[in-house]
Order: sequence, then structure tokens, then C-alpha cells
Amino acid sequence: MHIGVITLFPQMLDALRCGGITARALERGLLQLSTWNPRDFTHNKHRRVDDRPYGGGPGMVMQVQPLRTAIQMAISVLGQDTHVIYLSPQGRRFDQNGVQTLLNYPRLLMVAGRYEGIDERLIEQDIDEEWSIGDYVLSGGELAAMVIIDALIRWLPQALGHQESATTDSFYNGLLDHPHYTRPEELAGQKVPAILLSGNHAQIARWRHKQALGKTWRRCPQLLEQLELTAEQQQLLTEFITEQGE
Ligand SMILES: NC(=O)c1ccc(NCc2ccccc2N2CCOCC2)nc1
Repeated sequence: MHIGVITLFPQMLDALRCGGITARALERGLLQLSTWNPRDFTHNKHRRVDDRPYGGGPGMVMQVQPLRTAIQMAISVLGQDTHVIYLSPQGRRFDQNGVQTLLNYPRLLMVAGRYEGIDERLIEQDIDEEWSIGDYVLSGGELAAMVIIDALIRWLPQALGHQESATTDSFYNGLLDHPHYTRPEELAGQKVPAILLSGNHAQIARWRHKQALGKTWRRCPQLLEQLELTAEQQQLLTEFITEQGE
């Protein structure tokens, strides 16, 4: 997979190379990440990429030409079949389904807006899809792009050491995550649940599934309604509720 980002702040993307799963995936070439800065494609003396908005109003708007030239340069490197997305609060809400959708594009170009946004004519002509990571406004599209890149990387084959953690990622099987514990066994009177020390993997898996069901039931019951729980899951949830003495 080759991802490109059009951004005025390419150094922000370096954060993905600092460590962890994203850094390892990039080092191992599981995906390529390239950036293009519209400022490098300006044709004016002061390398301006923005100008005042027609119709007045506060702030500045990113001009079409530097962005269009940067996008065309990126596509010449990435390939003609590159899918071009724009990060904006008006975009399609990114979620686990979005991960699976975007993974289908071997070549993805992400345009990160700054200032008050970009000239609408660029969106109409050069952008295939708008995506949003949530209903809030950020100073630029870079962090939204990085969130999406991070989520995609976790689903690239071999990106995770033990592959199952992607498929058992809580949101994947529709439930919230079960609790996690590590050394020491006891800490200020807080003990690790004995079942986890038992070595009985079937019972441990059952306990974790029960905890995930219980946590989901507690925190977002509407999520449970969407899932048709199996008889076994109903049994586990009943057990959880009984144990909680609710
Ligand atoms: N939710 C998201 O995915 C998300 C994405 C980007 C983003 N900001 C870049 C941006 C993009 C498009 C339009 C306006 C703006 N903004 C520029 C800066 O000023 C505010 C408006 N914000 C939130």
C-alpha cells in the first residue's frame, strides 16, 4: 500500500515514524508513506498558497493551483488509479467500516487542508471522497490523516506481531475490549483475577468474552442491541450481571 499526503506541514507525519507498530510497518516496507508540500508547487515570489476569500469573511482560503499541481505530481508518482480523499468535518464518518473500505485502495492520496479550508473548485474537480474522523474542527487535516493511516496500518497483513490482535480488536467483533493485566500479580491490594493465572485457556477465553459482553452492556447497551447475541453470549451476559449483583 502506498499512501501520499498533501500537506503544508510534512514534518507532522514524522510522528508515525517515531516508534511502535506504525514505525515498524514503515521500516519493513509494509506500506510506503510520501508527502508533497503545496508550497513547493507555487508560482509566485512569496510562495503563497492562500488568498483572501471571495465574498469577504475572516481568514484565508487555500488556492487551487499549488494544491492541484501537488496532487498531479503525487499521482504521477503513486499511479493513475490513486484514490484521492480530503479530510474535512463535512466528510463521511470514518469507522471500522471505513478502514475496510480504504484498505481496498492500494494507492491513497490524502489532502490535508489548512486556513479556513480549500477552494471548492479543487474539491469538485480533484477530490474523489471527503472523510471525517469526527464532528469537531481541527486546525488542519494532518491529524485526521494520521489517525486514518494508523488505523489502516493495524490491518495490513503482518503489521501486527500476533495477527489475531487486529481481528480481536474490540471494535472489530462489535464488543468493547476485555480488561488487560500484567505484572505484578498484586499491587496496593489490587489483585489480578485468579482465572488469568490458572493457565486454563478455555476458561480464560470464556472469562474475557464475558467481560467484553458485560462492559459493552454497561457502557453502550445500544451496541448490544445491534448484535444478535448467541444463546451462549446471552448466558455469559446473564452470568456477568448475576455476578455483579445488579
Ligand atoms: N473532523 C475532521 O476529520 C477534520 C478534518 C479537518 C479539519 N480541519 C481542516 C479543514 C478541512 C476542511 C475544511 C475546513 C478545515 N478547517 C481548517 C482549519 O480551520 C477550521 C476548518 N478539522 C476536522
